Amino acid sequence: MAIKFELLKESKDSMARLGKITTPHGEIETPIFMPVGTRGTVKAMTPEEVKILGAQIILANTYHLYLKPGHELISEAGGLHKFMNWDYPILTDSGGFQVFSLSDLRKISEEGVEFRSHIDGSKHFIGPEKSMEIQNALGSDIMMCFDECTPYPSSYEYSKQSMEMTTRWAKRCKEYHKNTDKQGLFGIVQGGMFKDLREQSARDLVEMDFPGYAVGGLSVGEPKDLMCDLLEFTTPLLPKNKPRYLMGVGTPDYLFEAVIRGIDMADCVLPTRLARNGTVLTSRGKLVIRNAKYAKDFSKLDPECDCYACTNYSRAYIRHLFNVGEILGARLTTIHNLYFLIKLMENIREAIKEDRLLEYKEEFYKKYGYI
Ligand SMILES: CNc1nc2c(CC[C@H]3O[C@@H](OC)[C@H](O)[C@@H]3OC)c3nc(N)[nH]c(=O)c3cc2[nH]1
Ligand SMILES: [Zn+2]
Repeated sequence: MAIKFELLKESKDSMARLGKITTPHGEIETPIFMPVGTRGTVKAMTPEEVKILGAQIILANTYHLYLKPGHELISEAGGLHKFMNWDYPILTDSGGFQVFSLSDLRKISEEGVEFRSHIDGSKHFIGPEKSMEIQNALGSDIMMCFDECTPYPSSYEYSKQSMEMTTRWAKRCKEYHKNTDKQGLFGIVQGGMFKDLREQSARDLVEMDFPGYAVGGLSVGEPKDLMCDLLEFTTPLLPKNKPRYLMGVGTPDYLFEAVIRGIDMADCVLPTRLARNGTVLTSRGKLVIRNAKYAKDFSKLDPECDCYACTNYSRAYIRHLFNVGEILGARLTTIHNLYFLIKLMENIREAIKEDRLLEYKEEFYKKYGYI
């Protein structure tokens, strides 16, 4: 069964839209924030907790799962859904980004990338076909084409040849996928920070007719206004009736800016990574729970939140847990941070429905301290 996208509403005062994605493991309302479960787990959470928090789809990572425990083992276990006991949609990245950001001694060629594992230094190769083989073995509902996330900054020449190789790799991924019953392969637009290259990449990928498209090569350290400008230029080049996924974006302000520019899906390790370090996202900005000022603060993490952590525990208690290194501390801040972003996207969907997204953004920014 293929990936289907229904465009339910388009905003009048921005490119924001409401949609619904149908996958073999269920439906996803967009715009959506997708929690990251890189190694087959959303860190510190059980799948039941992730579901109760309102997550509709989670991400996993081809590079990590290929290295450990190996995609063949997961395939023998019945696929990733079964292995990790998550019976809802899963999206897997293609491994390209992690090869470049995690491993060293990489050699890139037309065939693919040779690299050494960041775990034990063993030599490996992943190319378009290998990435498809791994993702098929994992059985994810949405798979990403094998691409090169062009580093930032890169010259025009490097960005051009990198984008053109990503396009050739996309063709090979599409080719490989043809012989499988899976239909959830998304193309990834590259082109660095250059509009003409972004346009070329988008046109070539749309020509290949994917069920969805990601905007890659962003959230790689470029200035926010540059990302917004490139996004504003790129999303209109993508088909209206297909989902658009901005990779690696997840702080509240970026989520608003992405949705307003026509993005339907976003992912980020930030909320869970920040949570484990004791940084809490609240309606009034970030809060570092270890701070001494919370020692006797018996109020909840976020006055406006009704999550399990905010309902049952105080800042003082959670600070105590972090101070003595108790695991429950990271679990409670993770529950809260995930709920905060999932709830934010729910509120954004409501605001689009009621044609008041820009007002909601202003209101949120003022309280959060962005303005
Ligand atoms: C953080 N900024 C950022 N992340 C990015 C990722 C990883 C997301 C993936 O990596 C993990 O999070 C780091 C998540 O697991 C996610 O999985 C889909 C990208 N992946 C690919 N294939 N191509 C890109 O151009 C790309 C750009 C990114 N920019
Ligand atoms: Zn909360």
